[in-house]
Amino acid sequence: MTGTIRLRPGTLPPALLLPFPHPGTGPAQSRPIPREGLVLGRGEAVFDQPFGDPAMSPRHAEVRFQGAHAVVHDLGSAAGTRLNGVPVRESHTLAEGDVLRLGDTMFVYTSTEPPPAADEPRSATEPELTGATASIEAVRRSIAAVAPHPRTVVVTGETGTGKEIVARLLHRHSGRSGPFVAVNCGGFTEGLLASELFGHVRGAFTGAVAEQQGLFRAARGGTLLLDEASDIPLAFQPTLLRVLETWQVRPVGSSRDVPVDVRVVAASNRELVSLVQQGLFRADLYARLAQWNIRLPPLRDRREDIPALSRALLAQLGAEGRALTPDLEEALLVHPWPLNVRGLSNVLSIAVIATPAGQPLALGPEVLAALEDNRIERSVLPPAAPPVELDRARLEELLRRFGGRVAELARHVGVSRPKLYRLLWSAELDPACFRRR
Ligand SMILES: Nc1ncnc2c1ncn2[C@@H]1O[C@H](COP(=O)(O)OP(=O)(O)OP(=O)(O)O)[C@@H](O)[C@H]1O
Repeated sequence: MTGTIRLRPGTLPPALLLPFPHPGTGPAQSRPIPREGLVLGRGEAVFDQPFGDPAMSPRHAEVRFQGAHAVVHDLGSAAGTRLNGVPVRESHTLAEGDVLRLGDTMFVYTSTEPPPAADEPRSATEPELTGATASIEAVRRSIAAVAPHPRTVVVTGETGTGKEIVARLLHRHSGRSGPFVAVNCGGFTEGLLASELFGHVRGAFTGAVAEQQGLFRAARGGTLLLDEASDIPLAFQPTLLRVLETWQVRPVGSSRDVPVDVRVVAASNRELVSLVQQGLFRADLYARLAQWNIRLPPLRDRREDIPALSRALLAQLGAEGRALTPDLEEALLVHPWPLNVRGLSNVLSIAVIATPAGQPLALGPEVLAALEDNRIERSVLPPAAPPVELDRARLEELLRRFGGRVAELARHVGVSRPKLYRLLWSAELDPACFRRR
């Protein structure tokens, strides 16, 4: 079953418990956690539907507040209560994004607003941004706001967070009739990138046996995605800046400029603004590219989207509606996902291959190995977010500006929501006091 439980607004940071939805269950529900606590168990009427989990004890565990913190307490259940994959002895404080397992039912403890009641209609042919957390909703709103405007957009986020999907959605909602063209800027020398983007005339260099129009012209009337924009060679950046200012390209070996009408989106795993600070990316090009910024949150900061993403990815893998064992659900929910949604997709595809047809997808040795592989990669990934200076005065100013909306503020400053909550608590600032009525 699905459901969310929220705190009464205005008292403490809002909190949700989100059970892992199973195929065929209804939309998510929400209700406040009362101050006096909430008992979760097979015999408790927490949502419209009962939990329907025989592994849950009638009164399994309780969540209640001690000061500013929610605390989970096992009520002597038969199967035990687990927090982030580890059994809870007596009681334990809950933190943002924590995963609780009561019997075979999973919950995510989070502070985002409840997801909308129903999923948006999906396109059969185009990739969609699956997810209902406030951070993904804000990304959708951001796409809808900027898509029709001829603005250059920078999309940042760790690898596999969906930057290319965002670029495709920007194109789809732009009303532009030309094509969507993507180029990975990594690994090109200055000269090769010029020829790739602007084209070349016949004989421009050894091997240029025929004229090439280049990707700017290929994307005419449409959208050009400059992927891995952080890898654009520094020496080439002034040339690209000139093109973005004049909307004219000069093919390599030609003396004539050709006008182009293209919407440019730049995507990067690394925060371009921090590269500018380190002198690794030109400030003038960054300013020209970042007429609008979209930041994608890492998957581990929106664990409550993992169930919906798993269902969407399974459908893409031809395993629509396939059930998961509780052990696999728990493993997917607690994993740190350094490769984000791409990593989740890989692990699910291994589970589909490794599990015999007709059985729920299980946490077998192949899946465990795939999860382990995913964990190791994290250490070799480039850092994503720049360090930020957030003292009390700055936090207060930002809370006022964002009307107490923590998810939006976190995105703006480029820190995770849990980290922002910790900063707010240590600065003794309550976002609820800044919400506009
Ligand atoms: N929110 C999402 N909903 C559904 N699928 C997603 C989502 N985010 C990512 N994916 C899937 O994960 C994979 C990686 O996504 P995408 O290529 O857009 O990531 P990226 O951020 O551009 O990665 P990279 O930086 O490595 O190029 C794709 O198969 C994509 O369909």
